[in-house]
Amino acid sequence: MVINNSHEQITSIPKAEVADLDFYYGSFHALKGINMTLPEHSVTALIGPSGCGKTTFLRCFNRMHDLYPGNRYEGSIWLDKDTNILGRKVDPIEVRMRISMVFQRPNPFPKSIYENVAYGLRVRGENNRRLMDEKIEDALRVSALWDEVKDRLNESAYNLSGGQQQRLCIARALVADPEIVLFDEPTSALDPIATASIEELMSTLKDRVTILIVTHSMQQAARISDHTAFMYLGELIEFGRTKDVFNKPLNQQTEDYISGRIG
Ligand SMILES: Nc1ncnc2c1ncn2[C@@H]1O[C@H](COP(=O)(O)OP(=O)(O)OP(=O)(O)O)[C@@H](O)[C@H]1O
Repeated sequence: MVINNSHEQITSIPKAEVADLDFYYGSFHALKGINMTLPEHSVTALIGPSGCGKTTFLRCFNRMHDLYPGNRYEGSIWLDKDTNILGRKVDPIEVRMRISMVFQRPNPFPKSIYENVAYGLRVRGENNRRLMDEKIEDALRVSALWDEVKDRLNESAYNLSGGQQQRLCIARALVADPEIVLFDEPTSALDPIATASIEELMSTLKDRVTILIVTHSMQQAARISDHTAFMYLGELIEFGRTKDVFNKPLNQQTEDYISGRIG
């Protein structure tokens, strides 16, 4: 297929560059020849119909697929132009320290609010209490949760509402200063008010990190993202500034998806 995905040049510095990426689940070819840059300090949304490969693509960025046998990557994802995070010599655990992830459903551990966030530091061998307190407060503030939990840090995380739990998971993902945070439909299990507060967070978070988010909601992509990538049947069909992709799509398939004709 000839793919015309060359919208006006994106001028931001690339945080990551995906080059000729293919991915296979056993013999199933799930991602096909993907080339894309992830602009630094911005929100990039991955959209496309169910099964097109959005989650598969997202999971390549923190080597989640390594956890299952039979999965295979080809091609590269360059971080800061110097490390191919798919390189055989690169330790996936190191990659996950630089690139963290927030999942569809809030998944706090059966621990206190404090210990949930502390986890991200403890796995890195940190146990200086003063430093941990500072970092945990900072992560909870950035995640817009501090005021709601500062007097109950030792309570179980399960006492929090769904939206608060998701903000706690965001704090856990942020506490160790990752460079990129991956979000896999982070609001799909939340009500509209909790969704709005997570969406609001995105615009402040991008000052600290680069964000890649899978969303089923085109409205959400339009509201929160700076750049949008449209995928279809394992291919990247179109990528550009969100306003360009939504207002003047270059491809018929993108236009059909955005206008609700496919999906
Ligand atoms: N573990 C797996 N083994 C084999 N095939 C898989 C596996 N996970 C996903 N797939 C297939 O890979 C393709 C892409 O799936 P993926 O979950 O990435 O799509 P998606 O765009 O995120 O879909 P959705 O929007 O429904 O979540 C689909 O055809 C899916 O059936």
